[in-house]
Order: sequence, then C-alpha cells, then structure tokens
Amino acid sequence: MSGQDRPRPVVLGQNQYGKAETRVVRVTRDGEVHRLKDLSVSVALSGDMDAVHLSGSNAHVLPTDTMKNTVFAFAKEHGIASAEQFGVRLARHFTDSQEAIHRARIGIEQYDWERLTDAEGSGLPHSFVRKGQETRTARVEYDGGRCEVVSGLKDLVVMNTTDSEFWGFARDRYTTLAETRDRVLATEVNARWRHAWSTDEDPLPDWEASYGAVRAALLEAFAGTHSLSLQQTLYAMGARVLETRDEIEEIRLSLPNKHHFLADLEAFGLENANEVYFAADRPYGLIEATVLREGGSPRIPTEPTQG
Ligand SMILES: O=c1[nH]c(=O)c2[nH]c(=O)[nH]c2[nH]1
Repeated sequence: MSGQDRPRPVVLGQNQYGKAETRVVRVTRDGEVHRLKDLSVSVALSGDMDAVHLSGSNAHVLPTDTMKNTVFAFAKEHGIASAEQFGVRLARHFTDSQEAIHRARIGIEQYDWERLTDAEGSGLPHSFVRKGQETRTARVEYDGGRCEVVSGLKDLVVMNTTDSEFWGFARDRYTTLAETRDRVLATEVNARWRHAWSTDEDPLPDWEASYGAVRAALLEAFAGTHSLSLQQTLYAMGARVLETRDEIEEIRLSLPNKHHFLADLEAFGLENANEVYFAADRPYGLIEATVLREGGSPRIPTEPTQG
C-alpha cells in the first residue's frame, strides 16, 4: 500500500450460476417403436445476485437443484423436439418466472443414437448404437426480450486423401516444410452457427431440418473443394452454409489440421508414392475463422465457453 493508508474498495464483478451438465435421456414410445434424445444440459443464470455474494441472503437464488429438476420435468411435460427448442423453452422459463433473473444461457450437447438393424437390414424398434464421435451443440441466450440461438457440432472427423495442396507459403530461416501438390487433408470440424431467428414474431425455424442441412453443406464443401490451404477450405465451408441457408447469419469454424506426414521408407529401399502416412496427433495447426453476411456483426464468441 505504497503512499496510501486505505486499501482500494473491492467490488463484485460479472457473475452467473447454474447447474452444469445435467444428463437427460428422453425416450418417446410410439407403441413398439421407440425414439430417444440424449442431452447434456448446462444452465447459467445471472441477474440481481449482489445479496447472495455480499450478505449471504439467498432470497433471489433459485437453487441449482431446481434447475436440474426443471430439465427433467420439461423433458417429460414438453418432450425434446430439438436441442434448440428445448433450450429456448428453458431459457424463457427461468428468465420470465424469476424476477431476479435477467439473463439465461442454456448450453446443450446432444449425443445421437442410431437405430440398430436386424440381419435383413430392417430397423429394430428399441435398440440403438451411439453414433460415432460427433456431438451436436446448441446454445440459447435470453435476456427477457430476444433469444439468440447458436447451433453447432463438434468432433466431426473428415479426410480427403487427395485434392489438397500447400505451397507458395512465406519462408524464413526456420522454415523447413516442403511444398506439396498432393497431400492428405484431415480435420475435426468444430462449428457454431447463429440463427437469424430471435423472437416469436419471426417464423420459427425447423431446427432439425436446419441442422441436417448445415451439416450436409459443411461436408459437401469439404469434399468438393480442391484445397490450396485449410484456410481456403474453411472459408468454402462457411460460405456454403451462408449461401444455401437463409436462416443462418454467421458461422464460426475451428479446424485443427490433423497432419498426415509421409512415412520415410527410403531406409528400407521402399518408394512411398503417397501411400503410407504417419498420422501425428500433436502439435497440430489450428485454423479458425468466422464467416458472416456483409454488414453483419459477429456475435459468436471466439472462445467457446462452458455451456
Ligand atoms: O493448410 C495449411 N495451412 C497452414 O497455414 C499451414 N501451415 C503448415 O505448416 N501447414 C499448413 N497447411
């Protein structure tokens, strides 16, 4: 405390609280045939919460246990038509029913299950297998007025075994990378996209159809782009989504470059004509960008936050 006898006052800054990662599985029984939705739901609420931090009064604090209960009760009462719709319902519920809550953020991860088939290839009524690694995400923010819905997916691993080049790059004294006109391009797609929809005055999107179409557009652009860099492929993927889906305003992609290096077989007198690769897991290049409509403002955070 140089030159001052009194310490500077301390104040409470940004705060939020909620129940993270409530795992809810909703089975819908259509007679013999069942369907299921498997979610991890994280609720974060903020508002008039000075007292609980500063004086210990819990009068404004809806318990996080209640939030967990609400997730299960809503799954029963309303079903889970889509992660987005479920998130909007929860966000509105907490903000509109609790005077002290001014903002709700609902983060959802969705794990997809595929119906198992019998020996003839017909779908079994109530047996499923978890679908690959890919996880669907949704994030809803509601401030009592407008909703902001960001859908997404992560851990969708894709590879092109040709149609990828990387050359003509900047060099300095530490550059050793060889130019290539034919390499493997592999990445794990992590994408988040923001919907134009924000109030009930706008037509409600078909969240499920929209998700499927965005996923397909991303994969088509990845497969169909002759790549001169992962950056170029990233832009092509984002642009394809915005060009084909009017309901999307902005998309942010985070693409690790899952390097595949040609294995050196010369020591064994073997030629390696782009056939044998060493799949390195780290370090990896990390290519990230937002693609948005001209004049629009980017609103998807550059760092994903929990929930
Ligand atoms: O597509 C790529 N972009 C880069 O920026 C880069 N840097 C690198 O070493 N390899 C690659 N590949």
